[in-house]
Amino acid sequence: MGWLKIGTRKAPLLQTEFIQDLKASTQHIETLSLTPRYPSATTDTKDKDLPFIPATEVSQRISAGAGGLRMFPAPRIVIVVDNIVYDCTDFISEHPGGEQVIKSFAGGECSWQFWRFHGKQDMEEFGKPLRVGRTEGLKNRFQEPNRYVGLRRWGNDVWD
Ligand code: HEM
Repeated sequence: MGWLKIGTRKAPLLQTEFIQDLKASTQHIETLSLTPRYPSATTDTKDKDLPFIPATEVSQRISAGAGGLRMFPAPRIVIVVDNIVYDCTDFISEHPGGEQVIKSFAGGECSWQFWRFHGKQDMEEFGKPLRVGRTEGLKNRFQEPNRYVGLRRWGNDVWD
């Protein structure tokens, strides 16, 4: 039997060598799962130059890890406002409106809800650094109620 070469098999590795081997591979996995697939763009990047992220990927919360390895999922808390994708994962703990409200829109379109509570200045100052891409085709799960209260416009009239 040619495949069975008695005496050619190497001696088993010492146990310490196995342990070192395991450590190295664990570190590797952690690095992969912590790396966001779409990193934040610099604030001088124009919206049109942001990478395009398909709507399906946004709604799955960009669940693939670095390099698209789906066995290392790293879901991000992303929301979409006016077709721009914001990664709020590291921001939610500082969000003045609380974590829960952003989490409830994770992977979804929430433009009108966003503009009900924020002005352009909030977006420029706090939203812009969170941009990771642009997308198209995501629909808001909720219909926007009437924006007028009596004769007064409600919301962003400061800058409109
Ligand atoms: C890009 C993501 C977001 C950023 C950068 C952001 C930023 C901010 C900032 C800066 C404030 C303080 C505003 C102020 O004090 O004048 C705020 C408050 C608030 N935000 Fe957001 N926000 C984001 C997403 C959202 C979303 C998706 C909602 C859901 C509707 C939301 C709801 C609120 C609420 C309810 C408040 C409190 C408003 C108040 O106390 O008057 N935010 N946010």
